[in-house]
Amino acid sequence: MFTLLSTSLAFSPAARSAMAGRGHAASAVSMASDFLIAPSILSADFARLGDEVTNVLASGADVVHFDVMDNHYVPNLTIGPMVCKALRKHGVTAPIDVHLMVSPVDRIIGDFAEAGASYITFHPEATGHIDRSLQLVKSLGCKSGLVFNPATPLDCLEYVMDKVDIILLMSVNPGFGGQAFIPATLDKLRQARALIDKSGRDIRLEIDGGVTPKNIGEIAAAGADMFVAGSAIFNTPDYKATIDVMRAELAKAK
Ligand SMILES: O=C(CO)[C@H](O)[C@H](O)COP(=O)(O)O
Repeated sequence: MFTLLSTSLAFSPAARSAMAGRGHAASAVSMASDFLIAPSILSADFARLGDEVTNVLASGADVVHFDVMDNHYVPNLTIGPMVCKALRKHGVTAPIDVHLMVSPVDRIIGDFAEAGASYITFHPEATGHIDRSLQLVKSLGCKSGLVFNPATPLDCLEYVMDKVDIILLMSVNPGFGGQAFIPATLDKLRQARALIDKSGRDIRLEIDGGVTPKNIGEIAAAGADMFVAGSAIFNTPDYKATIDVMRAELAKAK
């Protein structure tokens, strides 16, 4: 039988040691049904990243959204496992939600698990073997998920619903912060919410791209329960004030 362990031999030492039981991140993730606000550090000041993350968490954020871009799957280049590890070393204990915009995905998953990722999500078209990659994430003790671009159908979910802990819908084309929310995503959220309800599983429905205090209520009403916001938070002078407004809008949408 072609086991996950045998495939692991192709991975880095960090991946293999994580596979041997050192993955630690999932314990930090609560799958409660409350709304989660996940600032995307793509829009943070990278020169002061540790302080930016500490500040936004102290301002009421729940999760750190960590955008990984490879200048191959998307036309931009950002940060990798070393930065994730540095945030943990800086004292960040909140869940870190690693969104892989890289291809291929398997060889970097172990390094992120080792670095302290809590969630690891990837795009189905970025891996040759969706089911295997999901299993790999889970075997390392992290919550696993799939990310769907605005024009990517949700079809493959049918076959892996039992292996996803989170579904992330992109409401912009991935690669850059500060883009406008694509309205067709609202219908897609409703579609994803119906699939989750049908599955009976505790699966997060995350939205990413163009989320603002103005549209967050409508997005929640369409079914999202985890909200990535980069520019809407980091481009404001008072993170707490912005997050408070978002929470107030979410409370109205309940
Ligand atoms: O994944 C992303 C881009 O690929 C970002 O997380 C997303 O765009 C968030 O930024 P903003 O809230 O400014 O739209």
